[in-house]
This record gives sequence, structure tokens and C-alpha cells, in this order.
Amino acid sequence: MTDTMIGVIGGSGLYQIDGLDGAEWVKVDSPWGAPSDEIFCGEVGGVKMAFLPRHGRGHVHSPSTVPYRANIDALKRLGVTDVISVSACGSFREEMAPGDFVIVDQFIDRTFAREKSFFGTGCVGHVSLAHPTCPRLSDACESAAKSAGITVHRGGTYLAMEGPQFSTLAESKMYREIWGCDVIGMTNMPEAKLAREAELCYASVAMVTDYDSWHPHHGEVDITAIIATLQGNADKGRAMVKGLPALLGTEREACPHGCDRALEFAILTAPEARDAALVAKLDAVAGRVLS
Ligand SMILES: CSC[C@H]1O[C@H](OP(=O)(O)O)[C@H](O)[C@@H]1O
Ligand SMILES: Nc1ncnc2[nH]cnc12
Repeated sequence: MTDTMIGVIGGSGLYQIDGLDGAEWVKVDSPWGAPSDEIFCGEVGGVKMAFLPRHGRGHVHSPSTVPYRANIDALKRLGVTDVISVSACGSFREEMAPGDFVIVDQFIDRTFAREKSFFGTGCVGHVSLAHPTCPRLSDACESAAKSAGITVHRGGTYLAMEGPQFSTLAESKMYREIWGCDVIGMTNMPEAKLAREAELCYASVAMVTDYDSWHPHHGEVDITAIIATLQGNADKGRAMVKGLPALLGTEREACPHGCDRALEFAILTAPEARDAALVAKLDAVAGRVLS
């Protein structure tokens, strides 16, 4: 058994959470650069919790410049075991309406201008990503959201686009009709990939703000309409987060889905061929298998 530490990455509209005992903003240094912001650390009912605003307080980072590697490394370095990503998204499904939450379980990664791996020349690693989210953690998010009275959809494919512009109508229709995606956002990739490389359980809660541009009766995606929905969604997100500690408990067993052992056989570079500087940077993310 190990101590549970819940890490919440708050997306657009969710820059702070409340209800944490003994909470303080902590600066975490990472060899992967500066994280998006300091991390708000405290406890709820004896369960450790850390909150990181993905875009920084004041929304400083664009989806392309969010320091995804530093964020995941910093959470791992703090001792986080379970990462809950909370994000704004557009919906490709009539029934996934603004204000609803979607517990995403698949991704299509269309981002192209981001660092996507902790590994590279001198330490090559290949993790499985067939099932990029943790069902155990997703169960907890679903229960917590339902208990908070939120309409939740379990399962869905999230199209991660580069942004910052929204999709064209042709793209929106292609993602929905041909690729079968359910929601669209700009940040869950490479975040989910990096969480897997860092052997962290990862669940993604996408909070619907709009119907992107495909919907014949809702017109094109409009940032003012999104902002109008964001505040209500953020309140719901905070309510969901408050329910997680009781569901996850102070201690956890090994993940039944193997998220916390993702690197067991992943590193191909022979010990004598490894780059010492890169191995040193991987101390938090991959120290379990490299040291
Ligand atoms: C609010 S408009 C688009 C912006 O919102 C989402 O951010 P996040 O995923 O961090 O909640 C989306 O991905 C875009 O970055
Ligand atoms: N329609 C949309 N496309 C991409 N990211 C979003 N975030 C919120 N709504 C979005």
C-alpha cells in the first residue's frame, strides 16, 4: 500500500479549488522547466491533494505553450499518484450538452507543436497507450460527479487539436462524422501520454462548453458563449473534486490496470548506452526502473 495523493490539473475556468486543509501554494522545481504555476497542496479528510492550474493563474499559457512535461514531472516529484485532468471542451454529440461532463477514455492526437515524451536520444522508452485513461480513477470521477448532481457521460473520444484557433466547419464535421470523435479540446495531449510515461493513473473529465461548429442550430463556436458556460462548469468541477478523496481513500494498492507499472519493460536503451544527463532528468518520472 502507498499513500494516495490526488493531483488535479484545472483547465480553462478552473484556476483554484477550495476546501483543502492546511493548503499552501508550493513552488516545485523540475528539470523539465518551470511548471505552469505553483501547486496548491493540502489535504481533504486526511487525503493529500495537489492542484495545478494548467494555464497558470490568470490564464498565461496557451494550449501550445503549456509546459506539459514540467507539469507532470512536478506532480510526480510531489508524490502524486492519481491525476485528474479537468478541461473545457466542445461537443460533437447532441446528447453531450453544454454543462454536461464527459469521462473521456480515448484520444486522437492532432497536436503537432509540443514536446510529447520524456524519453529521447540516450534513453528510449515505449509505453502502451491503447487504454490511455485509468478505469479505476474514471469510476471515482463518475461517482463524484453523479453525487454532485452533474449529468455525466461515461466514455468518449477526445480530439486534441493544436489550436489556439477553433476548428473549421470542415474539420468539425470530419472529426464528428468520419472519425467518430465525441468531444474536442486543445490540451489533453500530450498530457495523457506523459502521465502514462510517468506511471501515473490519469482520468480526464471534459466539461462541455459548446457544440463546436457542426451543429445546425447552434452556429459556430463562439468564445463569449464558452466563457458564459465556463463559470458554471468550474463550480461543478470543484464540487466533483471535493468528492474524490472519500472515494479514493488515504492509501492505495497497486493499480489493477497497471498504470503505475507502465515502464516495467518500456526502456530499450542498454544501461551502458544511456545518456547520463537524460537519465538524471528522468529521476522522478522513471527513477523506479532506472535506478
Ligand atoms: C476556453 S476556450 C479553449 C481552451 O479551453 C480548453 O482549455 P483546457 O483544456 O485547459 O480546459 C481548450 O483545450 C482550450 O485550451
Ligand atoms: N470547441 C472547442 N474546440 C476546442 N477546444 C475547446 N474548448 C472548449 N470548446 C472547444
